[in-house]
Amino acid sequence: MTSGQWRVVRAERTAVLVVPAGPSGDPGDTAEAAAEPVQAPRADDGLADSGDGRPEPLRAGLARDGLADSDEGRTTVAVGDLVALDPESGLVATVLPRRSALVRDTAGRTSHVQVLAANVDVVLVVEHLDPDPDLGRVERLLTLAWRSGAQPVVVLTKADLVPDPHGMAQDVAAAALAVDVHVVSAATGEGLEPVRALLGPGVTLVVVGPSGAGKSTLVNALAGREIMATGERRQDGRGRHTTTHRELVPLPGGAMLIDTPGLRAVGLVADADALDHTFADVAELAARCRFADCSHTREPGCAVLAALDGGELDQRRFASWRKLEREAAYQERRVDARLAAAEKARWKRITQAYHRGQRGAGAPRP
Ligand SMILES: Nc1nc2c(ncn2[C@@H]2O[C@H](COP(=O)(O)OP(=O)(O)OP(=O)(O)O)[C@@H](O)[C@H]2O)c(=O)[nH]1
Ligand SMILES: [Zn+2]
Repeated sequence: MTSGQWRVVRAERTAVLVVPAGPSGDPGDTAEAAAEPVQAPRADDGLADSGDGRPEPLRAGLARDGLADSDEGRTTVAVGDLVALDPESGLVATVLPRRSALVRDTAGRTSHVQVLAANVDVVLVVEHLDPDPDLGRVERLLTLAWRSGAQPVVVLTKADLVPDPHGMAQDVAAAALAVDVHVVSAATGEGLEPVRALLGPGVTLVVVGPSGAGKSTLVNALAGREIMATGERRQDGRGRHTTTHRELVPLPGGAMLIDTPGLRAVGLVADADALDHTFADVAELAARCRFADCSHTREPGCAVLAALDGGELDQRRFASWRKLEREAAYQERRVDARLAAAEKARWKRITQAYHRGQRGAGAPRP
């Protein structure tokens, strides 16, 4: 460690502690704590070399509370973060502002978001063509991606297993507005080039999608080597549940992949702004309803109902939007409740401090 000089490096890996699944049984509920050490690449530009000429990672400790300073107060270091190391202690001192962040709303009464991956450019939403793609799931994952601030791209896998992959892709594209949809087969190599073209130098991507969609197979095909264990190899059947860390993996060409077990089983809670992105068509219709607070159930002058009647908006898409919208509203109320509780606690502390001061001084303060 060169002393006396601040260095900015990228958090390449944060050790996480995995505990047994929560009451819901969802492995995404596992409590994960960023524990020492955080590893970061040694390069001063904060970027890891691609390929095998990788520099030895630099290990940097965290402060006792496991957090670092940021614009938004003390925060957990996430994979992909740019962090400044304190020249004196060598500890991670500051997390630089994130240009994007993939977040998950953690379960439980304390409704906090957890950053799964920071400074991501591209979110590859991977869905299989066989069995049939689940459009609702694609919409959900696109919402997660839009919320992060990164660009989503849909990749439909297993094209070799269906007779008309491109016809199916059209249906998916109708549910993925303003998003490129690629059709690939890892088995034949079909369609991989346009996906590979996304992986420019310095581009950070994450891959999301259901188990068995072919995420690992796709990434390995892109990388030209095995960097993610695929379903076939994971004989113990425990796979992602036993992954104990998140990693930034260099790909050929200088792109980086963030692989996190949390992303594979992500419990996304929708977010209102991101929903307007995913469902721009529905949002546009809703803006034309006669009443600003239209519930699109029976109001006169409802543009959404009219579009459903006229067949311009399909029932499936409307139902999918409705479901995610309810989730977003519920989540918003939880966040509000948490903020209200925090505010109440703050005032309680202030009042208590005031009373203590009064007892001490014997007279009220101004
Ligand atoms: N025929 C065919 N099979 C594929 C293709 N892509 C993946 N598979 C197979 O699908 C299975 C699941 O692939 P994985 O890459 O492990 O899926 P995954 O999305 O990483 O799954 P998790 O790690 O559980 O999240 C494996 O048996 C792959 O060989 C493809 O393009 N064509
Ligand atoms: Zn309406």
